[in-house]
Amino acid sequence: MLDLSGKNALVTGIANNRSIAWGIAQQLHKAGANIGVNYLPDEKDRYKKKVEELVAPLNPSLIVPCNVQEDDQVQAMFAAVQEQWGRLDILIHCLAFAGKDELSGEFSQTTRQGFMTALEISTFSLTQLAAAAKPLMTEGGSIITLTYLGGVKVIPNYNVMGVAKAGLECSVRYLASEMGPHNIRVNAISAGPIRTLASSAVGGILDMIHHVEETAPLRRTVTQTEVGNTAAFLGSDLASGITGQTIYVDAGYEIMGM
Ligand SMILES: NC(=O)c1ccc[n+]([C@@H]2O[C@H](COP(=O)([O-])OP(=O)(O)OC[C@H]3O[C@@H](n4cnc5c(N)ncnc54)[C@H](O)[C@@H]3O)[C@@H](O)[C@H]2O)c1
Repeated sequence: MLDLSGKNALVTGIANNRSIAWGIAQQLHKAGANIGVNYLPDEKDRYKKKVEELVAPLNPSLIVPCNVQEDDQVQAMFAAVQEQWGRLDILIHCLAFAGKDELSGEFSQTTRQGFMTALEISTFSLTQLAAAAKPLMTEGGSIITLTYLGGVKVIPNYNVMGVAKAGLECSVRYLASEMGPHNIRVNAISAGPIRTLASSAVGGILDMIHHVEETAPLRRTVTQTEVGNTAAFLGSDLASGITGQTIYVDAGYEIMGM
């Protein structure tokens, strides 16, 4: 049986009730995990209140601000984990960013700054968070990130985010190799397209979703809950033999040639 009771899970990347991270947090909670979350701080703290209200039913024992572009905030988040929990079992990396200008038009027009920002937030942050999590995963652990098919195949307008996801999937393999001897597993879930704040920035996202609904073997796209169920499985001992993998949760779309 899938049982996460007694496990401490830090879920990053909840912005609102459409966030994939929200679907994941709910399923981890349902399986019995103790939940902590972050929110992205800004001057007006727009996300703080929204995230606090949203996650309240999960009784989170940790709600911390963390912008991954700020090293001190990352350190403070994991210091809070150490202080309050002593040990971390599951880390969910569910965040990404690229400027809207970079997510439509010609890939060759990607700017240096746009490229660096996308790769810093969407790719490097996994390594950054994994490094901070490693010493806290004293009884082994599971690190899970979110990727998309655009990192493997060309998807219109996904552009620099495709490069970021390719780097992310490769990072999963290197991190899995390094951390395996500590019984820390690192995997990616490649989710089908879902309407969220981040995906709405990708030009033509609705066409992409309709195409998947017409083409995927299951003739639909997936829900945040389905992604959350896979994350709960990967976070559990049922997945104890799986590491370094990219698991597709996409209604089967990835297998189709036409
Ligand atoms: N929605 C999809 O179709 C889809 C498909 C496959 C993979 N994904 C991936 O799922 C993950 C979650 O995205 P989502 O679609 O749920 O959208 P979302 O907008 O709900 O989540 C993105 C999160 O990234 C956070 N974030 C952005 N910049 C940050 C920073 N500097 N520091 C800390 N957090 C930051 C935002 O606050 C937000 O919570 C992303 O990695 C995305 O690429 C999404």
